[in-house]
Parts: sequence; structure tokens; C-alpha cells
Amino acid sequence: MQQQSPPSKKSRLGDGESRFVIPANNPLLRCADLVFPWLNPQGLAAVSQTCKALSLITRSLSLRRSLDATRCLENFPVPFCNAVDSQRYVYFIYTPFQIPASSPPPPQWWGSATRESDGDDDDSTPNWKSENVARPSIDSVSERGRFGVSLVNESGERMFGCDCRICEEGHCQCFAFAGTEEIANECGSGCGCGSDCPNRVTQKGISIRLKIVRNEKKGWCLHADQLIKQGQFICEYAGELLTTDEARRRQSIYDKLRSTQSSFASALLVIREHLPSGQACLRINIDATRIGNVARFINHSCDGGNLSTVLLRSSGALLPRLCFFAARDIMAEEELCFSYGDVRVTEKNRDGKLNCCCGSSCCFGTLPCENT
Ligand SMILES: C[S@@+](CC[C@H](N)C(=O)[O-])C[C@H]1O[C@@H](n2cnc3c(N)ncnc32)[C@H](O)[C@@H]1O
Repeated sequence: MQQQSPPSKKSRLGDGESRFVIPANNPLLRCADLVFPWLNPQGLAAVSQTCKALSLITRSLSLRRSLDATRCLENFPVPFCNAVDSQRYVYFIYTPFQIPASSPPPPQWWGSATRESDGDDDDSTPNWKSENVARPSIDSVSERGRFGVSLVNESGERMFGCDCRICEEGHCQCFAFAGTEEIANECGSGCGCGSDCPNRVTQKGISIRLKIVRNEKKGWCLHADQLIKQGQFICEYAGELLTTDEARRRQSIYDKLRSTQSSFASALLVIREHLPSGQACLRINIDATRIGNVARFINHSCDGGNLSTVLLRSSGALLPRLCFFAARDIMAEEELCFSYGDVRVTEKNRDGKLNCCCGSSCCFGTLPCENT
């Protein structure tokens, strides 16, 4: 596991560039600042060729993008830190929760230079809560319940969820023991309790400081940027929910892309929930490659890493969510990893498999493979 510290901003960008502020009296630049945040990196590269002023805006916008992968959609910004090469950020559409598959991905605003005056003199650090350009407003609790149902019986009583005033273990039925640490329940859209319910830990967004660090061998990696205590919630694996046919179709496209572009990394996760008999009963395909959250940067470790995964059901939700918790105390700067699975390659099917660089003493040499 390699750790790197973020490059100094001044070493990557001139001081003037990081402090670039759109002059209020220049309509062209104002207009650019409204339009450019909707562009992808190819679009930005094209407009940056047109003139010096626009080139300066696009570079400033790239810097701002690199300061927060979450596009202001989480409680804290999650910066990209790269001391390895010139790539500043990864372009993907951010969603804090799982969403239905979308084709093509929706456009999303990211990285304007326009700011409200907030009395903060340090222009190199955007105040992500106060940027005054329209952006998706997300009430994480209600949005996370969007696949929820609230069923009532003939007498109008709830069939799922609770009606507690304060949800407490031993009283609230949503704390019901699932029989395994890998499966758990929370209150949700089917419950009468509100968004401040203490039994909705994973529905309040990311509440710890994280950063995305570039590594020569593994590409981008999610790191802790503070001490994380054992058992603390880190994030869920958010992305597009796919049918199995669509997951197979995309996986074959990703395999082809990987064979032609060595830097391409896909983030398609298949979760199988098993019956006690061991037979698969529910399969969930989440693709965070084009639309996802910071979990798409979590790499594999053959020793299981420092994260535990929990399949978490919120009362009333149709599908469970895969949530990551700290398996032990995790120090600031440590990389966050988990095991992608146990299916191993043999000498016969080794072709095309990725080399594992997890660095653990029990490293198998290749990444686990998924038979989609
Ligand atoms: C979910 S993504 C993780 C983020 C990825 N590193 C990136 O740059 O976007 C999965 C991909 O990361 C890379 N990866 C993950 N774990 C790795 C490991 N232990 N060794 C080498 N590459 C790894 C592989 O390319 C894999 O397909």
C-alpha cells in the first residue's frame, strides 16, 4: 500500500491562476463561467485552444474540479491528489446513492469560478457550500428513499418500518437482528421517524474526510484524510443499478476498453445475496464507472483490507445497499481497501486478468475475477 502526499497547489498552478476570479463586468467570461462547468474534459480542452482568456478559465476550472470529486454533493469535499502524473481529476457523474441505469449519462455542473462573497480570503479553497450557481440540491435522506415503498394494511397500519418517537435498540423493530454482521437493517422511508433518526447512519452522506490519491500502479485510490474509528460508516457503493443482461453487455465493453487503454478502470460491482442454503437468491449489479460516488476509487486488497462491507436494508426500501464501514481504526493517509472477492484465476484462465499490486503478504498476484 503506497501513500502519497498531495502536491502543493503552487507547484502545479501559478498563484494567479488558482486565484482567478471572473470579472463581473466581462459578459463573455461570465457566460463562459456559466457554460464551461457543464463540459467534459474533451469539451474543455477544445475551448481552451480558442484564446488565452478562455484557456485561463478552463485551467482554473480544472483546479476547482480537482478540489472536490463530489461536486458539492457530500458533506465534505473529496479532493484529487496527484504527485505521479499530470492527470488532475477523473470525469464521472457524481451520485451519492444508487440510481436506475441511464443512457447516456445526464450532464452535471462542476467547477465554476463564480462564488458568493463569503468573507473567506483564501480563494484557492472554494467554499463548496456557498457557490452560487444552480446545482442539484440533494436531501440525502429523502433521495435515498426514492426506491422505497410505504405499504399499509387494510387498517392503515404500516407493514414495514416503525412508528417510534425515538428509535432505540431493544424497542425499535428496525434494529431487528439480521443474524449476521454482513447484513443489517436501518429505519427508512417506510418508517414514521424523521431524517434525524439515529438509526439512519448510512443515509446522511459521507461524514468523514477522504481524499483520492494517484498511485503509479493502481491508478486512483481512496484514502482516509483523518482518523477513522473502527465501526464508523465510510460510504455506500453508489452507481447505476443494472439488469444482469446490461451488466454483461457493459462488462464486455469495459474488457475491450481495458485491452486498448491501459489506464481505463471500470467499477462494475456484482453483489449476490445468498440464502442460508448457499444458493444465490438476489443479484444486484451496480456500475459506478460513468455515474457513481467516491467508492468507485476503492481498490482491492487480497488480505481483505481495512473495510468491512455490509448489505444494508432500510425499512421500506426495495433493494439493499452495499455499505462500507471501518473494520479497524484507520489512520489519516491510509488507503481504504476491501476484497473484491474470492474467485481466483488459474493458469488456464489467467489471460487478460489484471495484476494485483495490493502489496499484502498474502497477495495472490492477480485481481479476483467476476464471472458476469
Ligand atoms: C473500482 S476501480 C478502483 C479505482 C481505480 N484504481 C481507478 O483508478 O479508478 C477498480 C480498478 O482499479 C484497479 N485496481 C484495484 N485494485 C487493484 C490492485 N490491488 N492492484 C492493481 N490494480 C487495482 C484495477 O484497474 C481495477 O479494475
